[in-house]
Amino acid sequence: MDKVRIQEIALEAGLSNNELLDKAKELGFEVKAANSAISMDEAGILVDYAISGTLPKGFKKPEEKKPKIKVVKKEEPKSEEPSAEETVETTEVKAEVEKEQAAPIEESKAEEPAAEEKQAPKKVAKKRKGISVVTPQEEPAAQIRKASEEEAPIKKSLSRGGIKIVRKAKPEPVKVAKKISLEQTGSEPVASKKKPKKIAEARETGEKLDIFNGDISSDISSGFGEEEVVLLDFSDKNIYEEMQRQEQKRKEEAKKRENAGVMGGKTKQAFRPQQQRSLKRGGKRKKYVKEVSTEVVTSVEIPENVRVYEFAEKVNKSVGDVVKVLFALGMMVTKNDFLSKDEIEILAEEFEVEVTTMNPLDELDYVAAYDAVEDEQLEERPPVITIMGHVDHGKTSLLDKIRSAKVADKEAGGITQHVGAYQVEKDGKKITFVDTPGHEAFTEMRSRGAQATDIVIIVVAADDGVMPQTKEAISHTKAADVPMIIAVNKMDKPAANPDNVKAQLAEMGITPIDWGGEYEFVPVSAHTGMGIDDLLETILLQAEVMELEADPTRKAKAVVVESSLEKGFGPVANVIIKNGTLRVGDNAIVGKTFGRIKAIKLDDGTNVKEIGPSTPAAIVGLNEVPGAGETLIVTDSEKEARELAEKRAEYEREKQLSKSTKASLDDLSELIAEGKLKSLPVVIKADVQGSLEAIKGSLEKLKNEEVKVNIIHEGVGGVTESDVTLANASEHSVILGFNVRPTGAVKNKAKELGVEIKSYSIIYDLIDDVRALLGGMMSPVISEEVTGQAEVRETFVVGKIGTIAGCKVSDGVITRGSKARLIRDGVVIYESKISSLKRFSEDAREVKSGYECGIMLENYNDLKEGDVIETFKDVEEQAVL
Ligand SMILES: Nc1nc2c(ncn2[C@@H]2O[C@H](COP(=O)(O)OP(=O)(O)OP(=O)(O)O)[C@@H](O)[C@H]2O)c(=O)[nH]1
Repeated sequence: MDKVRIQEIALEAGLSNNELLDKAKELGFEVKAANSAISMDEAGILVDYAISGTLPKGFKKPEEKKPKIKVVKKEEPKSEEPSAEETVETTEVKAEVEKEQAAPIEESKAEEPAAEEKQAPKKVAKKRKGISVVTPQEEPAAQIRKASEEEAPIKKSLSRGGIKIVRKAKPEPVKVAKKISLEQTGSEPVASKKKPKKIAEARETGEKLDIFNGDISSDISSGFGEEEVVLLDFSDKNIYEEMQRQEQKRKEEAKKRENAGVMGGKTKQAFRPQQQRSLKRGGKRKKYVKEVSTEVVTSVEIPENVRVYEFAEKVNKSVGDVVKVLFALGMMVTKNDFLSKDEIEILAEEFEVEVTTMNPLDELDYVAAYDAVEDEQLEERPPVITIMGHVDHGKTSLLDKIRSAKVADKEAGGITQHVGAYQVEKDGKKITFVDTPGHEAFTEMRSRGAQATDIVIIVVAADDGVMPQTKEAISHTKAADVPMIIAVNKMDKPAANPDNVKAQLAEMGITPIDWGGEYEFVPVSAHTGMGIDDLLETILLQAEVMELEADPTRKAKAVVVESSLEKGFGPVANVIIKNGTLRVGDNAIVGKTFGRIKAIKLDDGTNVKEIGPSTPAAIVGLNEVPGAGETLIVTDSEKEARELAEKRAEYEREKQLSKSTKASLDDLSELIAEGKLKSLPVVIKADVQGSLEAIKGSLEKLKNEEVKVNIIHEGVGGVTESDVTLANASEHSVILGFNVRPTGAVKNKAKELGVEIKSYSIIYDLIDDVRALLGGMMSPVISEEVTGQAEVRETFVVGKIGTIAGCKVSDGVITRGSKARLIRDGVVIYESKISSLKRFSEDAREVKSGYECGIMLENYNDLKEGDVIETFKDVEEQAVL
């Protein structure tokens, strides 16, 4: 994988295979045909030579072929001191070495060789198994190094101590940008998920990465000061194919232009014999060339979501030009892909065009259009209240008390699962209550609730005080910039301590009015009804201050707080009117759905013909179940609503499509990582939209770098046969049902296909189960356990065998074959394993603490008195999320 074929280099460098082959032969590289492979270093030198005719200083074209390099080891000339100062400059490790490095010893201890070399410079390195060493005199590449060294600036960098192994990044199937760290030898992660630094930087700066046109040869051969070198991984099939396509296209365009005499014929042809031939052959070809306007565009106005080809047209460039620029930065796009903001910025800079973006959604933003029209007949409207607070602090009970209806009793686990909205009257004035549940799984819903809300009631149980979700609720309220009233509940309880609640909240900056702050604290009891009137009065007072108004003469604008699919009714949306009046027969749009309002049902079950501002109601007539939190606007006609909804749906679909087809190279490498990453495909079915959103939100958060939930389908309603079929199509997937249960036929099908349907009535149970499932799928965490330590008392060098360390086991047990590290002065200098363990002259399987023994370390002989040999083993533990 460290090698690259001539044809691949030719493609990248934009040269012909033969041309490059000739150059490679001139340089004495071992190549026969276009598919011959050379090393990345050689590739760098070759491209440089082929393009600019330059060679790295000191490089001499060899007269005869030299043997293949295994390892190039170069020592600081004349620095004979056998001390740690001795410097070994560069080691080029080839495939065999890499293979060897796959062994635990070398892989886990990237820095080890350096330390080892410091201690036992030349001899040890030469003895290392599997690495053959070629001295500088025997090896041309080494000559390059030597000659380079003579160059003052390079010499400076070279003469720094330490060994620097140039190791190619380990082969990664699709990862394109290889990162070769010259400094941190071998410490490269096996499958680095990090974005290649240079590409990431280039993205940020908009700087184009010049892969081969730049002086890459010098980067590789002498750029020891460089942190890393980023190269294209030609081994990736997709990229290779993409490059081939682009190259093919480029060639065709070039040919067309040449045929039409657009390009400077002779020089070009003389320079590129291949093209000359194709020109001869191409005699019959059409002389037609697409007229390319030469007009230079300096400023354009484009939609925010523009496709590659649209952008190209706007800036008067070819699609290929646009693709190329992004490709060079590691972003792979096709002509139909949408460009991101960053990409547009990069392109604008590259093409020196001033780009102004406009949002096409502006045209589709029906809410903004509604808001742009001024209200003319403003009237006071009821406040919309959301109750939030910690679990079990009494939200539902309070709302029940206010409405004098019991809801909490009916719910599974006593937990409120849905978002409901109701209206009550106090002193002839109406107040609308949105009931939002109080657990973090509903955070999303809660924040949506806050958006539709004028005032938030934070319920705090007087006997329990401020709890985590109280704080969360406060944060959400603050973020939404909504005023809040604190209801100190459960005042009937003997343990009630309202002052404690006040103190705790005051600490958070929520100071009660009677303590000189600005927050109303109302002591209440949902059980006895104590303080409820006060609470309602406080709400009305606050509303008055806020001067909440709406224009009932306008067409309606409403917020969807919950939606569901109901038997006999179809999609039902629970809405609260924000402005205007909603009437039966109105046409409306809600996000991507639309419809004609067939019925309006109030919270007490009555059907009405129309409802005004702040009124909650269930509406029937939409074509699909709208999303919770979306805004409904009444349109002039059904056609208008339909067209708008369809356009919005199409827009979103395209964006989604673009998202799924478009992948930058970085994304690709991440995708690979995610390919390794095990994911749990799930189908989620829930009774109402609100719960679905909450489950989705929570499941999406349940991931780490390794495991994630992949929602393959989601929907409101029961589990269907088609859900089962879908789940069956994805390996290891499950169907998660919330408040839905499979019916007979579905159950049978699931049984037949072996698809698991898990039903829940409490969201937390569902989430906990998934968390457990994911935990089981995660690779075990491998940690280390030290098994023993032995001190080296003396050493014996035994002929060809090597050095035996006479040790005393100071701790634990030393076992033959176990992993071991050599510690000198507290520093780990080598990692290997116990290759031989003897008690007196006998082989021993293990030696316990307090006993003496002879130890040999595999591939390591520079053992010294006072060293400590530590043995260890890897322990696997099941990871938890
Ligand atoms: N003594 C007393 N108990 C109360 C009061 N308010 C609520 N409770 C009890 O506290 C428990 C939780 O009340 P809920 O109304 O379900 O609390 P919640 O905040 O809606 O709970 P979730 O919906 O689970 O978030 C129930 O057992 C109630 O009976 C009160 O004022 N006094």
